[in-house]
Amino acid sequence: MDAPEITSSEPGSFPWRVLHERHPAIIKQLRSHTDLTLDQHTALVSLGAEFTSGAWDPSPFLRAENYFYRRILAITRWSEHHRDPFGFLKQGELTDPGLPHFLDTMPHELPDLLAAAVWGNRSDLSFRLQSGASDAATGFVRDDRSEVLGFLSIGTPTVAYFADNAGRELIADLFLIDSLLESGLAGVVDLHVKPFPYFVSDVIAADLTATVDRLAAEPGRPAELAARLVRARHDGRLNLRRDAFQAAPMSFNQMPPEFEAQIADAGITILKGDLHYRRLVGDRLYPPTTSFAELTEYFPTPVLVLRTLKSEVITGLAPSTVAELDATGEPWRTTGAHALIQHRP
Ligand SMILES: O=P(O)(O)OC[C@H]1O[C@](O)(CO)[C@@H](O)[C@@H]1O
Repeated sequence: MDAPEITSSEPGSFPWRVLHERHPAIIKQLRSHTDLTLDQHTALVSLGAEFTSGAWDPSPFLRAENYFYRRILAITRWSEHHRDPFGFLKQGELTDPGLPHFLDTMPHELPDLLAAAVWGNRSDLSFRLQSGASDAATGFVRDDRSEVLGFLSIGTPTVAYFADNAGRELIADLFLIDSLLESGLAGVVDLHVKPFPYFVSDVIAADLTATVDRLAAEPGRPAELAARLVRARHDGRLNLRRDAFQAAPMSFNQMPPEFEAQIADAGITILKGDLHYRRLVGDRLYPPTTSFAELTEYFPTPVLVLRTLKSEVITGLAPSTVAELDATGEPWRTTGAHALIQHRP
C-alpha cells in the first residue's frame, strides 16, 4: 500500500519533536551521567546540533532515529568496551525501591499476563523524555485477546518473542514467557533481543542476565521464576537470539533470508512495542482502518502485537473506534496511553 513514509519535515509534528526535543534530551542525560572524554562530549554536542539543525527532518523517521543511536554507540566506543551508554538508566530500573511491589502485582492468568506485557511497554525510557508522554493507561484501541488465546490453546512448538525494553517491561515479558513454557502452550521460546544498545532501553543480552539475577534475589515467586528461566535456558527451551537485523532501519518485509530462517519455524511471532510495529507494517501514515492482515501477509509466521501507541502508525482499527478516538481531540496515537493487542493468524 502506498501510504506516505513518515518523516520529520513538519515542524511541531510528533516525529519532528522526537528529533528536535527528545534527541537533545537524551544527549543531555548521557552527558551528565556517563564518564566521557572531552572529545566525546564535543562529539555528542555536535550530534545534537545535527538533529536540531533540521538536517535529518526530510529523511525517513526510522532511518534518522536509527542513525542517532548508531552514532551514540560510535562516540561512546561500544565496539571497544561493550559498555552500555544507557546502562545507568537500565540499572536504575532494577534498583528501583518500587520494584518489589511491582513484582507483587504481577498477575497469574494468561489473559492478564498478556495485558501486563502490553502495559509494560509504556515504561520505555526514551519515550519518558518527551513532553506529551502520558502516565495514564486509557485502554485498548483493539484487543484480539480472546482470538489469540484460542490460537495459543492449540499449543505451539516454537514461539519467537521479539523483546522490547529492559526493566519492568522485560520482567512482565519473562512472566508471560514462563507461563507459556510452564503451561506447555509453547514448547520452546526463542527470545530475540537487540545486538547492541538501541533506542535507550531496548533489551540486550546483558539485560536479560541482570534481570534474571535481580529476580533471583527477590524471595518467593520472583526467585522461583528466575530458577525456572535458568533451567529453561539450560534445557534449550528458552533461547537467546541477537541478529543484527533486529537493529536495522528497515521494515521486516526487507528481512534477509538468514533472519527469516531464524523465525520461519515459529508457530507465532510475538512482537513487543512500538518500534517493532513500525517495522512490521511499515513506517507509513496509513489510514487507521487499513487491513492489518493484508499488510502483514508477507511475514513468515502468524503474528501477535503487544504494543502501546507511541508513534503515528496504526492499522486495523474499526471505523467507529477511529471516530471515537478522533472525537476526543487528543493525540491518541502518540501519548502511550492507548494499547493494542493485534493478531494475524
Ligand atoms: O520502545 P518502543 O515501544 O519500541 O518505543 C520506542 C518508540 O519511541 C520512539 O522513539 C518515539 O515514539 C519511536 O521511534 C519508537 O517507536
